[in-house]
Amino acid sequence: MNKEQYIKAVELLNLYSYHYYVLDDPMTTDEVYDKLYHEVLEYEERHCEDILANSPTQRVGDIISEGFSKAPHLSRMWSLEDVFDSDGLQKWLTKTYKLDSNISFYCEPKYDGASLNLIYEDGKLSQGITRGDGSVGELITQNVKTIRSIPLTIEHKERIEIRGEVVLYKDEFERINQERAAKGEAVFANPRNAAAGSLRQLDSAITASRNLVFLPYGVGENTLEHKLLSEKMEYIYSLGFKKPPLRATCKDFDEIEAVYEEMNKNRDSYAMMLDGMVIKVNEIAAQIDMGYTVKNPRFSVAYKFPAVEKITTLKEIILQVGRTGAVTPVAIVEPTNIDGVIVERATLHNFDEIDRKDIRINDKVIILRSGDVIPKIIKVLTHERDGSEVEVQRPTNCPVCGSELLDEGVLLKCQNLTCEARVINSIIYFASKPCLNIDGLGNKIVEALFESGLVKSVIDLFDLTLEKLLTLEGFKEKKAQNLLASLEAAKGCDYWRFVNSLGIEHIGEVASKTLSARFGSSFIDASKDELVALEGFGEEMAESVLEFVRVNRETILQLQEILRPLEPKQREEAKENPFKGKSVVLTGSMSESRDVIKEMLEALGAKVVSSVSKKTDFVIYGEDAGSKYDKAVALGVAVLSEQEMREKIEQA
Ligand SMILES: NC(=O)c1ccc[n+]([C@@H]2O[C@H](COP(=O)([O-])OP(=O)(O)OC[C@H]3O[C@@H](n4cnc5c(N)ncnc54)[C@H](O)[C@@H]3O)[C@@H](O)[C@H]2O)c1
Ligand SMILES: [Zn+2]
Repeated sequence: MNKEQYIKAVELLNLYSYHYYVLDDPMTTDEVYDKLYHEVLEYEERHCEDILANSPTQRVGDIISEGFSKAPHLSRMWSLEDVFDSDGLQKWLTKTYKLDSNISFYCEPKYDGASLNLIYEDGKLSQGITRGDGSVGELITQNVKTIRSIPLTIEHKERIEIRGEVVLYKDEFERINQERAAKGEAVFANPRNAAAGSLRQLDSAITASRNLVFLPYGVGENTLEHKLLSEKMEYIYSLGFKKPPLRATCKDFDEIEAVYEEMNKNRDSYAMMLDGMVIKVNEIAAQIDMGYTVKNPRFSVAYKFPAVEKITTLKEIILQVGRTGAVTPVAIVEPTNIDGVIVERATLHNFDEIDRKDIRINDKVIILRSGDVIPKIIKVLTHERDGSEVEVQRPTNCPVCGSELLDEGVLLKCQNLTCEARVINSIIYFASKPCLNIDGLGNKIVEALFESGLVKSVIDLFDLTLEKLLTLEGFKEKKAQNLLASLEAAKGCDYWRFVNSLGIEHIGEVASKTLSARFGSSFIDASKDELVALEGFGEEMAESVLEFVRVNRETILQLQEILRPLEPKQREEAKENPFKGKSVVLTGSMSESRDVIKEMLEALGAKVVSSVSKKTDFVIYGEDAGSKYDKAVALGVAVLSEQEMREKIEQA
């Protein structure tokens, strides 16, 4: 890098920062930003005399936006130096040991969100301030008060600044984006931008609706006398703040590496996004001696995880037709390695989203893949266009059967009930786990059965014979016999499975259970009033059942004749126990699969539902419980750990 390139790079970094911090709409990935930042840093180390005052290395990165009044922090807020591999960590340790060799380390997650400073005076939350430029930030106390994991009062009476990160849990991020996509609104790029944007709303009601979570990571001004940071943090957690999903004190490189490995390995299972691990010198006296550079504390470092966002090229958009006929666009991208997984396709939500973002074939895009979340295109780099990009045409006809699509804006739908894609996908659904759970009917086999003409509807499945199956390529006697046995085993299933397998729109597993428990096979004669009266049912669901029965009555009866699902005996009165007749929500990971625990509770007469409301009796939580737990606490719903649940059952 020469001087001219250096000046350009500083300018570009500042432009990136403006989009990142002020607009909450990044122009590039952190990886690209960090790489350029480190090139700038290197240049500056060789040419101290050229360092520009506005270089991002000379100041804490946030830029304060207009709109909020400003407020000073009592003591400065800092940024963090970062390292990307064990080499970098080793170098940082060597440098730090030179300042003081008699130290240990406190390790905790680096949360990917927005930093926040809370000032408590006389035990009351008096101000919430964003980091801003480190000295002065935006005063957002009203918004901060809507965050339920921030106590409004604490036991500690002396003035204290508590610092932490405001994040959006991943499930909440998905929920908000799905809601926004369904309403035809722009979706957020990633949980970090969503959290930062939600925090800085001029209307607190919007902030309140986003279920933000605050995770403390340190203190500013304080009168605490703990000798170790780890003790200080335990004290902070004890005031009513959330603990990190993993924290550890380490004495050396090897121990730090081990915690890093563990945190990185488990990162997908945590409710919040992490972008690394922060390592801090644990001895407060040593921290004070080491002090700060212009930008960072010398006693801590961020050890980054591999990036989950990458830049790639959009090659093609293909259309998928689901069993309900909904047509969804899927992006095919230049294969890209993201944290060890090659990503080739990504969701695009819907065509409105494509129109809104003006996504074109050949565009450079940012793609996000994090754990079990489906890879998604979160951003089009329109500033990188070179003219070779091609606009995407909104389809008017079904890509599979050719019939005209119903275009409802957000929803594009093939209405042809005999459309091959719809039929194949409904057979796959029929056989899936929460339906009839028929082994050996995966996508490939269903497609082959359909194409051969042997199976054109779910009813045909039960006319299959050994001879017929053996005519199919790839079917040997054993495989054919297994499939026939699985089909046979589906007979006599629980009634709710039968209802669920019909694939009635808006009627999922819980509703199927409610419906069968109340009506059994006479659900096809239920009136609208009776349906609406069911717990958890609304107009739309009732209409959907009625309409489905109207169109498919014959098929339902025919299938019922074949499958002979068990009429739900009025569940034998479960003996008295604390869960009988109660509405229960499960969250977090438990010692057994949640399905097993759900069945156990159902056998006790509990009703296991998926979302928490005031009507919920218990929320039972496992490890890394997410927003459902918070919601329960906020609504005053009783929460039980898995262990406590088991104890209650045993005592009953
Ligand atoms: N994509 C872009 O265009 C773009 C632009 C600007 C900045 N960035 C990203 O932002 C980063 C720099 O920004 P930064 O100054 O906010 O620094 P940073 O995010 O690298 O680290 C400092 C911040 O980390 C947060 N943090 C989370 N957990 C923490 C913990 N346990 N202890 C202490 N702090 C914790 C705090 O909010 C703190 O202010 C860059 O690394 C870059 O990746 C990206
Ligand atoms: Zn079609």
